[in-house]
Amino acid sequence: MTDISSQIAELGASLYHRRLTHGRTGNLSARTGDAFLITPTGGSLGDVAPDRLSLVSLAGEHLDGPRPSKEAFLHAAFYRARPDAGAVVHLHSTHSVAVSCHDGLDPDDVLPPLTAYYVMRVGRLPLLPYHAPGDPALGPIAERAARTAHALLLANHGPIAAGADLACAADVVEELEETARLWLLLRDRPVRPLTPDQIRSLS
Ligand SMILES: O=C(CO)COP(=O)(O)O
Ligand SMILES: [Zn+2]
Repeated sequence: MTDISSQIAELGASLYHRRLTHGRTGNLSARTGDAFLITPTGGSLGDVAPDRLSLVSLAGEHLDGPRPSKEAFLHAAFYRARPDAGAVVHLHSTHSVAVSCHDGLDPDDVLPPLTAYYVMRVGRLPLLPYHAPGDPALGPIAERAARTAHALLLANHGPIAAGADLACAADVVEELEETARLWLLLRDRPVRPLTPDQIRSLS
């Protein structure tokens, strides 16, 4: 069993090497007591040093370590909105970002319930309006949305999701990425999503 800092570094490398985010995009955090450890700003998730993480309070205040991710305020919003959240993952996964750039999406729930695993892992997916990366104006909007959804899609940007721990939060974003890919593959064909009865039988 590795400590939480090593888990952040290992997950970052795994996501990066599987091309679920690229360059110096994305950020990961895990709750520790009444604060959270988060990847520093401007680094690659492929190269996170476990002893160089930033500590941030649930109010979004930088407590220790290097300058935190510019999205630390969004992670803080998730932890405040969801007491059950132990970790938050934000990525620039290609197919999810592609969907986030589409016009005419339903902002209450972006994707149809195509598969059982999408329903079980992601569920409802609200779309948040575009803000520049790091714009704190998105904080209150994300906090409100995160009270009723553990995954959000940031318009023209990418997904962010919470889970009980790092593996669960990553699972949500990975399932979302694969479903976004399916949805783009199916775009020109008639689609038969799961029925309300089929969805009810999963819960
Ligand atoms: O994905 C990112 C911004 O949205 C990456 O920013 P940071 O390097 O500050 O974490
Ligand atoms: Zn981002």
